Amino acid sequence: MSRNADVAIIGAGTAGLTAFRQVRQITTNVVLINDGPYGTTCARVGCMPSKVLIEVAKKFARRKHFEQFGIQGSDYLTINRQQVMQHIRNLRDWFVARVMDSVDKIGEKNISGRARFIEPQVLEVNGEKIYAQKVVIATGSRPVVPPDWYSFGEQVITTDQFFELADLPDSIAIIGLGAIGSEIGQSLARLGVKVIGIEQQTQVCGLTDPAVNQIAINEFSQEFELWLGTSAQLSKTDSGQIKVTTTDGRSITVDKVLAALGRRPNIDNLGLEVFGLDLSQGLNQLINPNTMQLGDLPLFVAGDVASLRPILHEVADEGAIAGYNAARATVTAFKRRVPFRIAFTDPQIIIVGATFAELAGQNIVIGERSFVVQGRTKVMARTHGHLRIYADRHSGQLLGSEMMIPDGEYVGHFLALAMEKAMTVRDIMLTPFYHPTVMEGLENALSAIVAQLEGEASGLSLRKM
Ligand SMILES: Cc1cc2nc3c(=O)[nH]c(=O)nc-3n(C[C@H](O)[C@H](O)[C@H](O)COP(=O)(O)OP(=O)(O)OC[C@H]3O[C@@H](n4cnc5c(N)ncnc54)[C@H](O)[C@@H]3O)c2cc1C
Ligand SMILES: NC(=O)c1ccc[n+]([C@@H]2O[C@H](COP(=O)([O-])OP(=O)(O)OC[C@H]3O[C@@H](n4cnc5c(N)ncnc54)[C@H](O)[C@@H]3O)[C@@H](O)[C@H]2O)c1
Repeated sequence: MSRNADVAIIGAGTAGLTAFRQVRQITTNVVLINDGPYGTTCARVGCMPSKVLIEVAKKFARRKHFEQFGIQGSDYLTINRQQVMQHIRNLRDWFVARVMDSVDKIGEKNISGRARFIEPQVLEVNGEKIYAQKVVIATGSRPVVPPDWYSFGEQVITTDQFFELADLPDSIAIIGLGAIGSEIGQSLARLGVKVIGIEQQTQVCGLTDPAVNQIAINEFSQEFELWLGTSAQLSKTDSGQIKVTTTDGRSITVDKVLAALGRRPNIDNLGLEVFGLDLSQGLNQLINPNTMQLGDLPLFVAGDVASLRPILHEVADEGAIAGYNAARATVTAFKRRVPFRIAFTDPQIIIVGATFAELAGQNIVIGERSFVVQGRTKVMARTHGHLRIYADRHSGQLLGSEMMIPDGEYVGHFLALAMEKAMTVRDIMLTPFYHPTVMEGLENALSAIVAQLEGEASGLSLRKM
């Protein structure tokens, strides 16, 4: 059995489905091959169920402020953990069903099975050969789990299993405090789980600015125990619990461990060896991030498997670029968006544009603002957080920002657009800043930069007519 295709797409996640939509605009001779459960990582076990957990935990945590608002009786509020997990699954199912609507429309062009190259431009799926002019590899990633941790069975879980839990454990060690560990760790602590967060670095959530990182550590420490700069080993206790021992000599016994150590690309068993590629530096080193082409091969790589920017809007962009190029005779380069990451902790952690670390050695000015004493956060009883913005000292152009602030997602989007438009701090200050808003804190940080660039008597932030 065999068939020919102009384009074969491997993987029906967000990247693969976006690529499919692009290719379909040019040719109907396309196949989409997916192994394993449909519904995308984002909807099934990623962005969406984790955001539901965070939302519930955030709502429950607000009860601690009710008394000061004059809202009484918050001591009587309790959490039904099984119902929380069921609620997450109910919404998860709704998100997955929406994805499945678009998958179902693909019909016979959609093949369920594991794809593998047997020759360049020849894939094998379920014993069938597919001769493809071009191939988009969009096979995603999977959680990193040290091999010896599998022996702990269901006591060591990843986000692939977490949302299936019928109930929450009484105690959990979260190992790795990137976005996954920080978001889930804080949420579980808020739902009454005893959480210990362990991170081998001294930074959390990818923050590189020491001032903002310290704020994040302080915030998390108020809600759960943190062990930073150390990595963990696991062993079983006589009572069947897990003993977590760290390289700096500390130990704790917990019911479960969440491995949140990062994710690795799904490239094994794809048969990439038929191309004779040198993968020793990683597949991502061979991918052009503007065309998503792999070297000069008729192959395009998109999404988490590319390990370039493994977050959803970037994954979708990569799928669109890969699909666009795979369907055409010539390859077009596309400018990527301003880097932008949000961790949905509370307050949210945002990194937008160049990071503090990336700007090391450059001539920058920094504007900053604490949100501990700020009108809007005082009104909201959310007096937490810190914002730092970086601008070029010579041109005044905004270069980047790291922050942990309430409702930071909106500030982050606003700054991303300003950077996309290569705006200076002066340009940005021409926007109205409404009172009283969180955005006024940004205005203060921008003013601090203007004062450094132009002196304290820097005039009005209005254009002369
Ligand atoms: C817990 C968690 C929370 C997250 N939260 C956010 C968030 O809030 N915001 C955000 O922007 N990002 C978030 N992300 C990241 C985001 O979910 C991913 O970047 C995105 O879903 C990756 O999409 P993808 O298409 O690359 O991969 P996937 O959706 O994983 O799709 C890959 C598909 O390829 C299939 N496949 C693999 N190998 C083969 C093969 N050989 N043959 C055929 N098919 C194959 C897989 O089974 C899968 O169906 C989160 C991720 C996780 C895990
Ligand atoms: N809000 C969001 O956008 C969001 C939310 C969740 C996940 N994601 C994406 O999902 C992917 C995976 O997230 P993640 O948080 O697992 O990955 P990550 O790579 O961001 O973080 C993993 C962390 O684990 C630490 N670590 C690794 N090995 C360790 C060890 N042995 N002991 C202690 N610490 C160890 C690393 O230092 C790192 O800080 C990322 O690409 C992330 O962007 C995004």
